[in-house]
Amino acid sequence: MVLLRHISTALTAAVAALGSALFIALSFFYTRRVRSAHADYCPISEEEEERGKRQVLVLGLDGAGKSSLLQSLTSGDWAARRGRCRPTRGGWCRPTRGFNFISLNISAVQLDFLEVGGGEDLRRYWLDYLRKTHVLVFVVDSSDRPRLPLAKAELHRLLRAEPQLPVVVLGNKQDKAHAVSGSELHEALALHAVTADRKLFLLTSQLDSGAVRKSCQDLDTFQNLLLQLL
Ligand SMILES: Nc1nc2c(ncn2[C@@H]2O[C@H](COP(=O)(O)OP(=O)(O)OP(=O)(O)O)[C@@H](O)[C@H]2O)c(=O)[nH]1
Ligand SMILES: [Mg+2]
Repeated sequence: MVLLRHISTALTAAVAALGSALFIALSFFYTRRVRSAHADYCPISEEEEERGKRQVLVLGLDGAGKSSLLQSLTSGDWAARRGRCRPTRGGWCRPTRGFNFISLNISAVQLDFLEVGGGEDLRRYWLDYLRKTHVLVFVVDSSDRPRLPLAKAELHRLLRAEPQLPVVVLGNKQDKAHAVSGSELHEALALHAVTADRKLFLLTSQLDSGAVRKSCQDLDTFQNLLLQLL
């Protein structure tokens, strides 16, 4: 049993490392690194900014609905109305063992959505992705009351790391019994403690794959907000 657990931990770490390595390789391919005398590099190149490329980082605890959000953005009427999209990985409804990436072209802006899995072993890598990001979307399972304190701790860890980064908190699974309301979520996540100079918004949603149509309005609001923040 102990041996099996060790093997499982090693495999999980290997998959996480592989996911990170793949993302770094992908980033290297798509961005031009600008090295300074101190071998530091500019994470978002001016060239990218000018081309209207913006990165939206999607984080949140495992099972919160991050993949469902990406899937909703690339599904059905909403995507058809809003623009061309190209998912690069399958397996939306399984826990994400590395990352998922989609790209939407909307009004001359390329929105690159990157989800990094929310499992405990993957959260330690979250901070590595913040520097390349224009907006952070933090998805919370509003019905997972026992883990709201953990969601709060993880969110505030990210906020401390990037004091200026605009943030959209998405209180998902509003359709579920016992889901907390937007105002309860505001309290539970201590959003009142966030300083006024940060752009921070709280939206609620239900992104269950069976409810894509119902969530169109949520997604419209979400997308319009992102475009304003970028
Ligand atoms: N009832 C309900 N279920 C949802 C909703 N959004 C997502 N789900 C379900 O919640 C489960 C987890 O959703 P995912 O999108 O895979 O969660 P995730 O945040 O990507 O999780 P990780 O990849 O493990 O970090 C799936 O079975 C979804 O169908 C929602 O709004 N309502
Ligand atoms: Mg996922």
